[in-house]
Amino acid sequence: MLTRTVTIFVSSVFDRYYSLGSTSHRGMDDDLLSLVKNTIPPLTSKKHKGQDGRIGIIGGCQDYTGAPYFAAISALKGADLSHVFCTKEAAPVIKSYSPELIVHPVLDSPNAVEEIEKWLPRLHSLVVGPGLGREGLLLKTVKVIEKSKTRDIPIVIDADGLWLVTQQPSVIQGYHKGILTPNIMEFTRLYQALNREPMDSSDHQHSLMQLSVAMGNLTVVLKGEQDVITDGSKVFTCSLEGSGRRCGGQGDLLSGSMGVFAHWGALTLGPLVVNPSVVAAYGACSLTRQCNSQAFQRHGRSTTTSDMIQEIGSAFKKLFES
Ligand SMILES: NC(=O)C1=CN([C@@H]2O[C@H](COP(=O)(O)OP(=O)(O)OC[C@H]3O[C@@H](n4cnc5c(N)ncnc54)[C@H](O)[C@@H]3O)[C@@H](O)[C@H]2O)[C@@H](O)CC1
Ligand SMILES: Nc1ncnc2c1ncn2[C@@H]1O[C@H](COP(=O)(O)OP(=O)(O)OP(=O)(O)O)[C@@H](O)[C@H]1O
Ligand SMILES: [Mg+2]
Repeated sequence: MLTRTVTIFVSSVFDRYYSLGSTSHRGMDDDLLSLVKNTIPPLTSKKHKGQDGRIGIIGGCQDYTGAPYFAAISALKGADLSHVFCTKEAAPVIKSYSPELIVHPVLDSPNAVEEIEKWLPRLHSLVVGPGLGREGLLLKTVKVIEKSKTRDIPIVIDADGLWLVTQQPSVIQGYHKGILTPNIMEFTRLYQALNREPMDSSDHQHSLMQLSVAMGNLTVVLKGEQDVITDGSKVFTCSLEGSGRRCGGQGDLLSGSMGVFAHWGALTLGPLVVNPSVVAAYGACSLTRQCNSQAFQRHGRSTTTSDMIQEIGSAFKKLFES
């Protein structure tokens, strides 16, 4: 019943948007926020652990242990379980950050793909790339992504996962539940890998549409002063007030929370009416920017991603539960 209600609601929202060409930004923001709200599963005593989401993060190496932690704990603040698949060296470090995370030290083991594949039936979505690093593990990650696509689960690819996509676009090209979340550097590298002519840096929206279409209408989020979101058919922007603070790790909070919204959206939104990945992207961008704004009000220039993660609860409440 819920799916049917949401579908009717969604089609009316998007009919209005598409019929008007591009409604006012404010109107579209409100509509998209309403769509996000409609994907959030109610908390009831009738559910069991895991039912509201089991998210897998692929990443974590000697150099980077913070990024997978930021992504995994951000996911856990919405879902029920958060798994990190990282290298043996990174595992004790990430485990030491939080007992809430389930950390698998398998990424650099000889049978890494089989080790991760065992868990795929129990995961609702994947976030590939935070702290993955750019050596050695990438080939295994390709195989994990291939196996995950056969399970038809949402796959968010960020950070060094995007480095992998730049090398081998076919790994995710055309996968309708794939979402790429590049910053401007990663976007420029991706664009150049997919397009022969140089990117027109004066028109990012057009270049973003081109990239999405070249990637088989994948949902792509170009993070920046405004987050620009497209699946190649329409462009949406999230310009919720953040702050001028650009500490490292904010993109990891975004990708982790996106893994949860992508699972929730895939459950409730029919693909024919609106792309659940676009709605999920809008939800995660809004949440990240709201966390940044709230943390900056408290901590100013000293704001860190850890401060932002502490704001997830109240930011979520303000955006989606009020
Ligand atoms: N604490 C941690 O463990 C963190 C690890 N991280 C990981 O570090 C790895 C590399 O990520 P990076 O974002 O550094 O790599 P990128 O290749 O995206 O960026 C390289 C450098 O480009 C510069 N840059 C970024 N955005 C820019 C912009 N808009 N304009 C101009 N220059 C810009 C920054 O100095 C950045 O270090 C990833 O695996 C990522 O997940 C980062 O997420 C940050 C936090
Ligand atoms: N100039 C800006 N003004 C406001 N918000 C911004 C700006 N640039 C990025 N953001 C926001 O910061 C968040 C992270 O974007 P960023 O470009 O830092 O990602 P990233 O480089 O992948 O981060 P990470 O350090 O985790 O890798 C996004 O929510 C984005 O909306
Ligand atoms: Mg990043």
